[in-house]
Amino acid sequence: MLSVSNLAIARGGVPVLEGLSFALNAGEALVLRGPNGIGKTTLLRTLAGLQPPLAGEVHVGEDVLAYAGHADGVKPTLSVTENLDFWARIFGRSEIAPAIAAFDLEGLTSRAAQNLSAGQKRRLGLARMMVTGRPVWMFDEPTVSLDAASVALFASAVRTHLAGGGAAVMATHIDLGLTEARVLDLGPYRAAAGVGAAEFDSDEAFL
Ligand SMILES: Nc1ncnc2c1ncn2[C@@H]1O[C@H](COP(=O)(O)OP(=O)(O)OP(=O)(O)O)[C@@H](O)[C@H]1O
Repeated sequence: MLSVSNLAIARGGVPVLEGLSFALNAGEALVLRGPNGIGKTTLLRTLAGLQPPLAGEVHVGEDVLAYAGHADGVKPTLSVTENLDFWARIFGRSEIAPAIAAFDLEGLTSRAAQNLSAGQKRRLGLARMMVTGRPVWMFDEPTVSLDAASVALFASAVRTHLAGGGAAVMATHIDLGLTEARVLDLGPYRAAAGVGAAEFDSDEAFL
């Protein structure tokens, strides 16, 4: 579903990771690990096509990925239902009920996103992935603001997605309880300092 070969990536013109190769098949989850600043977000942005690699290749089909970055990507004045409707329609779909149920949003459907708590808003942001219909979900620190019960909801949604033939890539510092996930420690791929490429700083707030 997704593979990278001998990938090198830079942020702000500075190489951060190099020599990365991995493949992700249907039903698999990959957890990206590494200390702050090592390049997890940069790797996800590169996989999502928001910035080009310095070297190497990303192989992924069209309309395969859905990316949830640091921002929740919700429209503050729209309700929970309206936000999910909006995202479903962006991806040419209409079904939102399973996402509402999976992220325990039933009691909040008519509330404006701006009036949700931080954790509720994060649950809505994560629920967006379910309405995309895309097979590969990518998350950057998905559990920020989530309590233990909500982390479990998230892990369960990912597990169901994997069981249905989907795949997931996640940058996270916490243990999600997804024992089936492979862990990719980015430490050994830290780039030697060098002359980098130009900066491509796309706006990731949208996703
Ligand atoms: N816009 C930018 N311009 C220059 N350098 C940047 C920019 N954004 C990030 N960096 C640097 O690129 C490196 C990789 O950052 P990145 O956000 O990918 O790391 P990360 O592993 O996701 O970190 P964290 O765990 O803190 O989220 C860091 O050293 C960071 O300071």
